[in-house]
Amino acid sequence: MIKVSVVGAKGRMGGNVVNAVTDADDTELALALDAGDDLTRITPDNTDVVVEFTVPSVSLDNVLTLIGQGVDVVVGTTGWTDEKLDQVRAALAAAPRKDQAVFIAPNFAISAVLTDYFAGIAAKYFESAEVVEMHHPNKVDAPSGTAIHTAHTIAEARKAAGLAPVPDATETDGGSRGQVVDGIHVHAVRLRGLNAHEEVLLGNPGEQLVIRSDCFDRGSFMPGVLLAVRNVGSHPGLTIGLDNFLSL
Ligand SMILES: NC(=O)C1=CN([C@@H]2O[C@H](COP(=O)(O)OP(=O)(O)OC[C@H]3O[C@@H](n4cnc5c(N)ncnc54)[C@H](O)[C@@H]3O)[C@@H](O)[C@H]2O)C=CC1
Ligand SMILES: O=C(O)C1=N[C@H](C(=O)O)C[C@H](O)C1
Repeated sequence: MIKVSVVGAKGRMGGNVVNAVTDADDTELALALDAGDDLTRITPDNTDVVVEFTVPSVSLDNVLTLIGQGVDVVVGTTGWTDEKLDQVRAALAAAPRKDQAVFIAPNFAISAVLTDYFAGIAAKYFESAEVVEMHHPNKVDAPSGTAIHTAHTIAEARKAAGLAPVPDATETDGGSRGQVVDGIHVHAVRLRGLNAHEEVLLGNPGEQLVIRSDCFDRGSFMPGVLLAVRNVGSHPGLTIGLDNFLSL
């Protein structure tokens, strides 16, 4: 059995992870912690893998503490920058165990992972590309971590193919053209009734390709979380993206 502790256990995602870990045949719940709890209660004696779903402002500190505790960590929280990732790599280099692992996924849902993957394949064939993400109004960050990741995926594919910047003759913009991430416009919608959705729009003269993921329920993330829990230990160091554990 894999002993799993959950940090952010009282949250929307953390609560689902507690149930998924309890229900799966090969995992068991160790500790379920949330804001105000002492993370140093988590040790290799009681925990093999920690799943961290909290808020972007605290996630780095939590991950650094957990690395120091000598356990592997699966992270779903958003807000990761290159600078923060470098801090994780440095902490892993000085970790108590040589083969310690941290896995971060912008999105654990297969539909979202494939949307990102297909966007990377399609991007070089299209002159225009934009990303629209749509979420529940309780989400604290915008644009979504997934949309930022997808924008980078598209941008890298365009650069590799030697494409020019996306065409855009906008002269006045009060913010309606979205946030530009790596040259790609990203738009964020917050709407009651939605959960987590992303559309990649790719355009050429006379045609459009739309790639869309709809996660109607947080259960959609749980198979990916469990896949990461099962695989993190065999990938020492920092790994980013569920595609690393899928045969794409
Ligand atoms: N990678 C993925 O597939 C997904 C990622 N997310 C991301 O996961 C994060 C959490 O999302 P939700 O569960 O919807 O948020 P939420 O607000 O429902 O839950 C966050 C939880 O973290 C707790 N928390 C805050 N500070 C803490 C601390 N210092 N230590 C421990 N716990 C602390 C809060 O009390 C709360 O229970 C967000 O960044 C969200 O974007 C959400 C869905 C899927
Ligand atoms: O906050 C959410 O709900 C989600 N957050 C992640 C993100 O920001 O990409 C993943 C998913 O979109 C749900």
